[in-house]
Amino acid sequence: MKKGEIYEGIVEKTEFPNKGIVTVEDRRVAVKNTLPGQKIRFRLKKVRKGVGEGQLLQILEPAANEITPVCPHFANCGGCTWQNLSYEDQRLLKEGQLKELLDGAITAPYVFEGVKSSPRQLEYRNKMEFSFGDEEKDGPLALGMHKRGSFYDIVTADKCQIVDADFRKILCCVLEHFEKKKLPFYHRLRHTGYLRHLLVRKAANTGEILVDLITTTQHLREDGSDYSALTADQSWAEELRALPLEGEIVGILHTHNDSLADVVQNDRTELLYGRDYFYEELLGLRFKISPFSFFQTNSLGAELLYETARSYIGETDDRVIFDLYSGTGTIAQMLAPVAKKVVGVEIVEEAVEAAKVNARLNGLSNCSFIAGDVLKVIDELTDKPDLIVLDPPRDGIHPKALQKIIDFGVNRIVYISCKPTSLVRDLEMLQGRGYQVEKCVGVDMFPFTGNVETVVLLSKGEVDSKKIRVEFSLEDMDMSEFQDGATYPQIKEYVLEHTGLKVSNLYISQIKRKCGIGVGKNYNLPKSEDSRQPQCPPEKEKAIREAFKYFGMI
Ligand SMILES: C[S@@+](CC[C@H](N)C(=O)[O-])C[C@H]1O[C@@H](n2cnc3c(N)ncnc32)[C@H](O)[C@@H]1O
Repeated sequence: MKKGEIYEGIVEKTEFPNKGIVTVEDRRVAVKNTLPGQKIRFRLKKVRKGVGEGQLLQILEPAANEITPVCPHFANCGGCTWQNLSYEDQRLLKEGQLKELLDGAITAPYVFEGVKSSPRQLEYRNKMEFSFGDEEKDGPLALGMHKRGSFYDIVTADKCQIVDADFRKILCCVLEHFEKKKLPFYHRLRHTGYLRHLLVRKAANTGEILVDLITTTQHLREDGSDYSALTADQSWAEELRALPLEGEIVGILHTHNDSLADVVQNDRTELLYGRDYFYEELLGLRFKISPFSFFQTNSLGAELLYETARSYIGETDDRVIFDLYSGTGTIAQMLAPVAKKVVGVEIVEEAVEAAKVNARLNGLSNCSFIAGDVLKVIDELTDKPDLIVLDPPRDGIHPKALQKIIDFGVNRIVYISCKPTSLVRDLEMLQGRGYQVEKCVGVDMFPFTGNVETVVLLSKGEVDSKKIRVEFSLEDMDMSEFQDGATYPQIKEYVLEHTGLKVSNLYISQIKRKCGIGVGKNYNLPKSEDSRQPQCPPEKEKAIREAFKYFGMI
């Protein structure tokens, strides 16, 4: 096989995340956005020893079980991956992928309980971050999701099926308003323009809605004309309030964000109407949620997830439980009524404050929340846990933090994960240190996408963990995902995704040195004093620094 050449083949199976596997000339190639059974044409992008990488050019023949997509945007929109499969077929596909991955990582017999269906399969999302842009170069203003495979083009998601009618009405109202005003959208490469995102959050159980418009603070067009008079007019908020909705708008916000990264983040937020938080109710508890706090995006799915985790934890009476990576304290509060004490640890201070308020609201006096990085806070905890619940972010748990968690020596750990590949990496370490996987189950929180939540029950096996600790040392482990906060590929991916710029290892190492972040002594330094190396241009330096910030490296 040759890089750049075009090949044809039939997709045999899919693997996380969203990779179809094709065998051509005895070589396995992963091609994104394909389904088992499809005959495809692809270009070979990367030749690798194990699995190469191909870029889909055309679907020549559909899979036998393909259906007409439920959503009219599917052909163009990058939001969903599997609109062309029935829900049951999506669930089965996830189940197969998850089982294969777990079977490959779990070393002793365990029970795999399949993947539970999302209680709601359409209109399930309680949060959307719509982006402003245009559908094609110099086209009319668009508001919605990134076009499939495109960093710049946006598809107006006015008929999106994974959110409910209120989201669609809000989107159309805001788009219409700004189309009339002719305000420029923020251009991700040039870093000019005004309109960036529209964040909509709606609680499934209370119907409360929070809307946040995210813009830059720029007021000049590229031709030099001033549009500050237009941005001063906030009548879009009035128009939103007049909309006939099923739910109720309880807060309208305007966030100013001049950062290079293409993410919804908070530099300064103005409250234009109501309050800057909303309430959701899950399993009979009430939660106050602020615009930037983590909250599961599928409320009814979250109830199923937490009930599942609760059943995995088993007996909790008189036990002290640690809820690590606790967000707004949902799991801690679910467990508090049936435990002696629950301690939550969460890095986002705003979420910890909300968790404390939530615990008071729910009349719970036996849970406490601590703000900080689990890796550090864990050393300061005075309680000794009997049980631990782990619900880390997508990249999983820092090995050094996991080591400290294991050192507590509790009999049962429940690990909730939203990324199976980082889960299996952490399971390897847990098993190596004497834990045994008892059972696992998937919970589908994200219909129409390839993602799935997994709940795992681990118990302390017979192995003497002290002995094993001598044989495994952190130095022997693959720490690359965590060294200096992020790997080079992660930084590159982040920069590309958020700015459209491609950066080299050389540039990253140059900026690392500038920021005083450890780089191998001679890594990427010129071979001799007079050899000339290209220097990272300012625009790329800015983008790399944004990535360092995002990964907590500076
Ligand atoms: C998947 S969420 C789980 C939140 C919560 N359990 C829930 O279900 O709503 C992961 C949480 O971990 C937090 N987090 C990320 N890195 C962390 C760290 N190093 N230490 C503590 N919390 C962290 C995130 O802010 C986020 O709230």
